[in-house]
Amino acid sequence: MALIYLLLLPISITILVAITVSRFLTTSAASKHRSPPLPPGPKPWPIIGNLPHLGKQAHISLQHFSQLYGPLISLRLGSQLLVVASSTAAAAEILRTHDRLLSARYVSTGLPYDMMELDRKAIVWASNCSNDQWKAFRAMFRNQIFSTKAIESQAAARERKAAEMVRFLEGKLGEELFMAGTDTNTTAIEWAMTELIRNKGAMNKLREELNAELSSPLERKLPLDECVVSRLPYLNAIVKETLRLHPPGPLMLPHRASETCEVMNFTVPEGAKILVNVWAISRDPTVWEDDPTSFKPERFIGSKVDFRGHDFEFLPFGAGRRMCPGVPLATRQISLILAAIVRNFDWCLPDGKDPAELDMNEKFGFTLQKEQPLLLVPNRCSL
Ligand code: HEM
Repeated sequence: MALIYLLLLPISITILVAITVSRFLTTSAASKHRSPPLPPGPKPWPIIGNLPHLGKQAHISLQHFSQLYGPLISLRLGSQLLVVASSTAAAAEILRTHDRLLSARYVSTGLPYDMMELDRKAIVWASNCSNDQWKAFRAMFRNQIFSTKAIESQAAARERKAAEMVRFLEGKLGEELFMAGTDTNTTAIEWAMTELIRNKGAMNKLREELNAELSSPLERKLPLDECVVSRLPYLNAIVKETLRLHPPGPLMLPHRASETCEVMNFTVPEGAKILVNVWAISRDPTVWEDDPTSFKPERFIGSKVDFRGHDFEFLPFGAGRRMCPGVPLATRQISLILAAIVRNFDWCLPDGKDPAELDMNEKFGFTLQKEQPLLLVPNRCSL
């Protein structure tokens, strides 16, 4: 009997050791392959998910949730998973580090278009950005439509249009005019004028700059020179500050994860819809330390921060491969129109209304418009 024990003991010890080692190997392999959790976020309701949490001002609700749960959060919109980045670091992870996997476009199935057609014909909604069609579109924008040469060759046409607008406004002196629009450029101009009316100091400084550079008696008779306008430092700072406080696309356009990937130690699963809360990032007090919610164009004077997609604290046009290709056109148009309307007219609110009482509420939609459209009266310029 004792002999049998002696014989079996080493065998049972070997089996025990083998079981322990194999368990250890299995658990460590499992923990190695266990994916990190989804980003945190508010608890979803059954079926509808977090839809009721978003409210009418989704950019503000999402900012609020990022303050509670962190810079990368996730929510459920019905069955769709939504991941939102709300800090400079989270935006850089999405738009730079994981740009290749997170730059497909999320296209809502509710759009009243044939998806296949949309994919082939509209670059904005091209669901995939690794195919030749999308690359060809981008190359056409870069090398032809928005190349420096093309943009400069169309300058005269834009200058003529700006001069036509000034003549039109001269016929409307003293009348109340709506300064509203729904596209990205007009939205930016409406917010810039709103801020300039409220900030007399900035308006005067801009007028001084325009007078110094462009208002000799001869120049006043000529259309504005777009090239000169696009180099005016204070005007440039005003355009940047407007796009910082009032980015026309507050959540950019929705991206989609074409593959599962790990971002900031969280899993972003394939198919997730991804937003970057540009609005929240450009008001983040840890980045914009000097009174982030106030209109202060001076913060951009002497600063290298730009909207070309390298500074992740300031992303009105996005960054990475899906970044807006229209930047050169948009910035020239906005600067030219602002320069034309400020150089040629004194603007005031109707009925002697106090600019401090201007309604600054936003209306969240495809672009972030003023809830109450801006009403202004053009007067003959006193300078
Ligand atoms: C103030 C004016 C504008 C702003 C703030 C703006 C902003 C943006 C933003 C945030 C995106 C999405 C980027 C992304 O998905 O990562 C975008 C995409 C785009 N923008 Fe703009 N944009 C402006 C003007 C323009 C203009 C004037 C044009 C052309 C005439 C234009 C053409 C496009 C196109 C084609 C895309 C889609 C690019 C793609 O999906 O590959 N944008 N824009």
